[in-house]
Order: sequence, then structure tokens, then C-alpha cells
Amino acid sequence: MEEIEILPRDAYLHTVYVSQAPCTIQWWFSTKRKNIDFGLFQRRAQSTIGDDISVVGSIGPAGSTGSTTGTSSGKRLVPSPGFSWQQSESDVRAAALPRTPVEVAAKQRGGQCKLHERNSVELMPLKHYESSKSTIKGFWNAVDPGAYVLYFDNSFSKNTSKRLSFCVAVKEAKEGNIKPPVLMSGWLLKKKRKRMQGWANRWFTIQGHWLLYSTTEGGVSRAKIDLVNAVISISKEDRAITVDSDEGFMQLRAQTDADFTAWVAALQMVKEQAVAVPPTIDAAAEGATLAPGVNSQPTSGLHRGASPSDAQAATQRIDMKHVQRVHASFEDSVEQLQGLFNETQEPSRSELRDRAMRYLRLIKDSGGALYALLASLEGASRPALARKDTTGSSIGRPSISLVPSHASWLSGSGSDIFYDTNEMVEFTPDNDSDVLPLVEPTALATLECATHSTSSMSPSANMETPPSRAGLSARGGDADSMSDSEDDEHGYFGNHASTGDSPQFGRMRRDLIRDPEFIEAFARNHIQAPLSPAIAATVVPGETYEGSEPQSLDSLPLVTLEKARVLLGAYEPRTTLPAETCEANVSLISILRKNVGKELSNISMPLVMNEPINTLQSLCEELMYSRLLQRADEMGDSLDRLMYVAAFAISTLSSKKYRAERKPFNPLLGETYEMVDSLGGYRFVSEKVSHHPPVMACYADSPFYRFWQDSSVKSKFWGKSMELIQTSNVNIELLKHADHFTYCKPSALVRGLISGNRSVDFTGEMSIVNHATGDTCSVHFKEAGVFSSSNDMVECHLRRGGNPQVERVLRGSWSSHMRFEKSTTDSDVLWTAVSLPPDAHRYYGFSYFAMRLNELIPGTRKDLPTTDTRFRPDQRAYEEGRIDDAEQIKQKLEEAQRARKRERDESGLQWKAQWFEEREDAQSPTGRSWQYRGGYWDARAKNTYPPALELW
Ligand SMILES: CC(C)CCC[C@@H](C)[C@H]1CC[C@H]2[C@@H]3CC=C4C[C@@H](O)CC[C@]4(C)[C@H]3CC[C@]12C
Repeated sequence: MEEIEILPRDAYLHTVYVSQAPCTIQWWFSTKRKNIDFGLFQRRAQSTIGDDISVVGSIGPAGSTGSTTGTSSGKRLVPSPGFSWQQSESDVRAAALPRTPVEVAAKQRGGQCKLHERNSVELMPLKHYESSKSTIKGFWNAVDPGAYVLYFDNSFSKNTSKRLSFCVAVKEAKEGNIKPPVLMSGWLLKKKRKRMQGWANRWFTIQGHWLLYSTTEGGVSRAKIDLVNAVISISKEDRAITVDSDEGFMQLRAQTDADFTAWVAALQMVKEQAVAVPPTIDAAAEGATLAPGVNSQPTSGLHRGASPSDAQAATQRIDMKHVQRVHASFEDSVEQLQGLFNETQEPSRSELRDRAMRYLRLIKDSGGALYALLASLEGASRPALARKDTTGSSIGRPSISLVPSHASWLSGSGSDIFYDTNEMVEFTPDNDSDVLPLVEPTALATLECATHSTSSMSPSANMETPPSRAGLSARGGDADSMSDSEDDEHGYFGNHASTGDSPQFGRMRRDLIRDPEFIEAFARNHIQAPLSPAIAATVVPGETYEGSEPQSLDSLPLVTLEKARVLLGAYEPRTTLPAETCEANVSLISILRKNVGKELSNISMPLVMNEPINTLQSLCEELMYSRLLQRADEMGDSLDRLMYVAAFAISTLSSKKYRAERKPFNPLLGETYEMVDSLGGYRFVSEKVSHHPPVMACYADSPFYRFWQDSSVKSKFWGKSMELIQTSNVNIELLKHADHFTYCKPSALVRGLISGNRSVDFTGEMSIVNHATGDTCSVHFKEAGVFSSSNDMVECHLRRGGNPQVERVLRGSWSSHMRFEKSTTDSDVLWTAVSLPPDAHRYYGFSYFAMRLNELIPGTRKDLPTTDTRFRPDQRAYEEGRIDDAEQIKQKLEEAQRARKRERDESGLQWKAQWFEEREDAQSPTGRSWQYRGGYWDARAKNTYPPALELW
């Protein structure tokens, strides 16, 4: 890595001489404090250093978003094992080009400075990059040999010099010319990722260390997987081969036993060769330079709220002493082994000895690389810890997991950490302006809820004075919003519910959405608007239910809601957790490796892998955007209702975005959880109804809808990823129209279990059906490509009644927003995710909503049954940061649970759930589902809970 100071009005040119083409030139750069322009040029003639120079391309205005010159491929390139550094390549010479007086003089001709050189060709025009915020990464596939100039331009700056750090690498484009030999090819069945779509026959080829497939023999490859880094699991009984790699996840099946054996043998061979021929990379030396977090700063990018490098650096603390000790003892043992092998003098064994030595060297190198990586991370984490996060949306990835090989950590660090020069257009904030104008996309969260609530808000409510005008444009700094509200004569909350969607209301709504202060206040529940106008109108006044007690309170959600509203009044829910995220210095590798192919629930995980809520509560978290259901119920057209239900179904997944690090607590059998959300206008109850397999059932109702599901999830570890497959339906009933919707939540693929960049991806198809009208909506989750992340893209196709024609299309992303595209120019935002609290990374990535889930509000203690999760002592201790206590209590509780099970087994008793029962259900994929038996809310109102087990 080089560091260079570029003076104001100056530029720095770095020339890379390519003698053997084709090849790929790769670069990474960042600047301290201010940003810089960057472009790529090629010198055609064999110009020598300091050659004559004349005008070519011009500098784009700062911040311009013009697309980059088309590269032969616009994809990101993850350093692969074949990757080699220019310094270690003999046939490629790269040298820093000293600035000649001619060039400097040229630069100094004021702001309109140009690259002067007759024989230069502009490959990538100069463009402004936010290089001080993150490391910019890019590449160019060079087809001709020659001199390539990386042009770092600071000539637009009048006073500020820039400190540039950069590195350049040249990678031979091996696959382009010499094709590695085909080891094996043939037909295999490949499981389609779309749910229940079965298996497709595909033509597979193993070429070198790559696995490729196509739909026809010799056809265009659909995917290319590097087998060296892939984890392959096999199952002989069903001839299944699972390939889990950084590039993709595939489940394959051979049609005959002979095929199966042949494929397994071929795969094994590739694996073995990969070990024998180590990847050509000087990882130990370069590791520190490339390691994430060394140069990168927190990103402020809208899409990429969290730069993993930053997040990691900010939250991980590596005990270097411990690392040193481990490394020393590791080296010690390797040396002893080497000595042992050296003593083997037998000539017949010499070949074996050589091989063993090669392996040992390889092991030692990886140890060194790992050590270098840890050291560099440690170095990077120190300053980062002190840095205050102001981006508001960046979320920590709290744990670090060690990674097993060069290859893994290289791809881990190469994939997500950097902004990409070649993909810059996608990430430039300006580009988002048409989608979500001023605030972070997530901040628009409660668009509907927020504005609904304000419409019913009395002028005397909490927020007496409207937020200042200045506040409106504070974050975005967009003049437009100012002028927009200029002619708003009605004052901030001048229009009440009755105005509905009048233009003024629309404007106010827009302004509110744009006002970060408003959004934050809303998210924190500082805005007092307990019930929507619709609820407010039908609310049962306090006396009614106290005076003449209705027969069954269970069927009257409003009563419970109103009671809670009165009881809690101005209670302010907490906005942080009692303790910050605990450290999790556990390496998952050892746990996971032993459990490939097993159920998640059967694997015992260290407590620190948990987040301080349990699965019963995370089911309730799915109701975070329940307003969408209320909205759906208000709609007259059935397709509108379906549309909002679809948006709701997708919104339930959004909270998983930054929560891939930890899993929820597993509740005890018989444990229950309730939530009376007077703000959201629903009540919710859930219970753990079966332990093996683990099943949680839940039921929520409101004056507008009913919502129930049982969460039975099958999970599998595949070595690098974990797959979670939902086996039951979610049910939603909209009361006004007697609609009944069902859908099955999509499968989740948790990737990066080992490399530490854990993420959740939803895959396949989800189909939402309204059984009352026959309307359907198919939701398609776009899978991430080989080089790109999918941006969590989702597309919905809505069809009316048995009509095969797609009538509506919704687009968006499951982690941030959904839109209904009415036409090419007009679209409605249906839902946007809330922006997370600014310190969310310190609190498990929780939203304000999630933080409330386990809050035990003193006044409600007596209303809760003893089985309520809020009383579970180990989870409470964990939440408060008393990890050791939590661990001890958890052991005790689980032992007691086992004892109860033994007792039941001995006396031949069956476990019976308290509030739910399993019934026949024609719509459920299994034919049965868990449904609410009723009675919980009655018992709660009268405080007559039936005697329950003492769980703790
Ligand atoms: C190895 C561990 C610690 C990694 C962290 C696991 C996290 C990311 C896992 C654990 C349990 C998982 C959830 C279990 C079940 C479902 C239902 C499914 O239809 C949608 C995904 C969803 C909601 C999963 C999302 C991811 C999840 C929250």
C-alpha cells in the first residue's frame, strides 16, 4: 500500500505497465478527510515516463453521477485464489510515476484542469468518489498490453491537500485464455430454489477447480462455483450433494448410484488437489494491507447503512495476547512436526515426506496470514472504537469468527467491505432521490402510520409546537422541501382526520416524512397517537366495559386495547436495553463443522449466540408494521387489500436484515408471551406448544384483522450457510370483507457463518392467496448473483380471481421498502422500514420496537400470567448483561424442563398446550395447524389464569 499527499490543484498519476494481456487491474483507494476524483486512462504508445502531454478527457463536476465507461463487465471482482500481487509478479511491472514539471504545470491552470496526453484514451472518466467515507475498489479488464494510468485528481480543490492511500494489483485473466481441463461432466438434478418447484435436470461440468452448470449440454453456464472454497456435503442414501460456496448454494442429486460415486470422487479429487497446490498468494505479507477496516471509514451510503468493516472494527475487541499465545503454540507444533518428518530418512518415504512438508508449510502460512489479519483488525479497531457513529443507520456485526483459510478470509474481506468504482452509480446517494427523497430510506418507515396517527392527534398532544422549518431540511439539506411547505397556510397539524387525502394533507404527510426529527420522535413513540381515527371512532368508553361486563372479553380486542391505553397513559417505553451487546468471541466453525446437516434446535449453542428476545417475541415483532393490515382492511378493492397484505408479509422480514449475528432464545415448553399494543391497535398472544420439534403458535387480533401462525421451522447447516425452511402457513383475516389470506414465509439462507460477514437472504417464491376472492400474489425474492448482492430485491405479481393476467406489479426490497408501480412514471410507496436507533449496533441491532418486547412495565406485572417470557430470569439476566448468571439459570431451567418431560413420560401423560390446539387445516401444507383456543384475554381481564407449570 502506498500513501501519497496530493496538493490542492494537483493530481497524482500512477502507471501500471501491463506486458501480458488480457489481465485485470484492480485497485483500492481511500483518502483521509476529504474526497478525491478518480479516473483510468490508457497510454497507447510506449510512452515513457514524463512523455509529452496534451489535452484529452475533462474532469466531471464533483458529485456527478454519470455512468462509468462501460467495462467489459460491470461486476465486482472478489479476489480469488488465483489472484496475485503485482509486486510478486515478474512479468508485470508497476511503478509510481513521478510527477513531471509539465504535468504539474498543466494541473495548475486553475480548476478546469485536464489530463494532457496525446496518446491517452479515457477508459473511466474522472469522477468524484466518497473516498474519505469508505474504501473505493475497482477493476479494469485490460485487453491490450501497455501503460494504464490511475489518475487521482485533486485539481478541483483550491486549498485542501488530500492524503491518499492506495494499492494496485494485476491479476492474470487465466480463465480467459487457457481453459483448465474438464474433469467430469454429466446430468445432475438441481433443486430449484423456488419453493416446492422440485428438481431440474442440469448439465454439470467440473473444469479445473470450478463447478459449472447449464441447462443444456455445452450450453451457456448459469453459474460458476469455486470448489476450493466450497463446503460439500453428501448423503449417500438419497444421492444428494450439497455445495455451499461463496458464489452460491446448490442442492444436487445424482440419478444413479454410479453417477453419485463418480461425482463424489471427482469432487474429492478437486478438493485434494486444491490442498496440494496452495493458492498463489502471499497472504501473510499482504494481509495487513488488505484487511478490512484498515482504511475504511464508516459509510454514509443510503443503501449500505452498515459497512461491515466499520461495524466489525467498532464492536470487536480482539484479545491480542491470547492470539499471540495461540499462534506461538501453533507454530511450535508445526515446527515439531516438521522436525519429525525431517528425521524420516527412508528413501521410499521421501515422496510422502515432501508432501507432508508441503502441507505443513501451507498450514504455517495460513497461520501467519490469520495472525496478520487479526493483528491488523486489532490495529483498526482501536481508533474506531472511539469514533462516534453519526450515520444513524449503521449496525454493528458484533462478533468475529475466525476463518479457516486464506481463501475464505480474502473473499470475506473482498466482497462487501468496499464501495466499488465500477458500481459506484448504484450507491451514489443522488441516485436514490427519486425513490426516497430526503431521509434515509428506512426513516420513511412509518409513513402510513405516522401520518395516520397525526391526523387523529389533538392539538394539545405532546408535540405542541410544530418542528421548526429548519428542522425539515436539516438532514437532507434539500431546498425543495422548504419551498414545498412554504405555502402551507394550515399550520402543521391544521388538518384533521376528515381531510383524508386532501392536497394539504398530502403535503404535510410529505413534510413529515421528510423531517427526521418527526420520524425519530414517532419511532420512539414520543408522538402521542394511541389509536388511529378509525379505532378512536369505535372505541368503547371505559365505563361501558366496567359497568356491564360483556360475556366474553376474549372476542373484544378493543376492550383490552383501551384498558391498556388507560393504564399505560403517558408511559414512555424504553429506548435502550439495560445493557449493551455482549461480546461473542466464539468461533462458530467448530460447532458448525460437527453439525453439518443437523437441525438448528438440536445443536447446543453458547448463550452469547443469543439475542435478548425469544422466538415467541420475535413472532410478535412481525407485527411491527401491522398498520399495513389495518390499511388493507380499509380498502374497497380486493386487489388493494391484497397489495397491502403483501407489503405486510414482506415487511415482517425486514427486521432480520441486521440481526444475522444471533438467534432468539428458545422458549421453554409452556412459556407464553403477550403484547397489548394500544399504539399499534392489536393484541397478541403466543405460546410454545411443542418442544420436539419446536413449535411456537401465535394469535393476534384487532378490530380490523386477525393474524395467526405457527412457526415450525426446519433448519439445516450446510457448512458455510444455514437454511431455515418454514413448514406452515401464516393466516390473515380482514374482518370488514371476510377475506382470508394465507402464505408460507420464504426460506431463509443465513450465509457467511464462518467468514463472519453473516447475512440473511430470502430465496424463492412466496405465494399469497386470498381464499375469499381467489386473488393471488406471487412474491419473488431475487437471488444474489455470483458477484453482487441482491440488494434484497423483491417483486410481486398480483392476479385477480383465477385470471392468469398479472394486473399489478409491486417492487422493492424486503429490507427497506415496497412500491406499487402504477405506471412507468407514477408509483406509490406502500411501506418503508423504520430507521434503526442511532446506537442500534450497540444493542443487538434492535429497533425501538424490538427493545420494547421484553420490557416489564411495572403496572402490568399483575396482568401477566406467570408463564410470560418477561418473567424468564435467564433471559432477563442476559438482557441486563449478567452473562454468567444467565448461563447458570439457563442450565437450571433446561434441566427442570427435562425433568418435567421425564415425569410426563413416566406417567404416560401427553403435553397439552394451554391456549392453542392443533386442528385440521385444509390450507396448511401439512393438513394441520395450531390455532388459538380462546380464553386468554378473558382470563387476563378477570385474572383467573388456570394454574400453570412453574417454569422458573
Ligand atoms: C448461527 C446463528 C447464531 C446465526 C443467527 C441466526 C438467525 C439469523 C436466524 C435464527 C432463526 C432464524 C429465523 C427462523 C425462522 C424463520 C422463518 C422463515 O420463514 C423466515 C426466516 C426466519 C424468520 C429466520 C430468520 C433468521 C433467523 C433469525
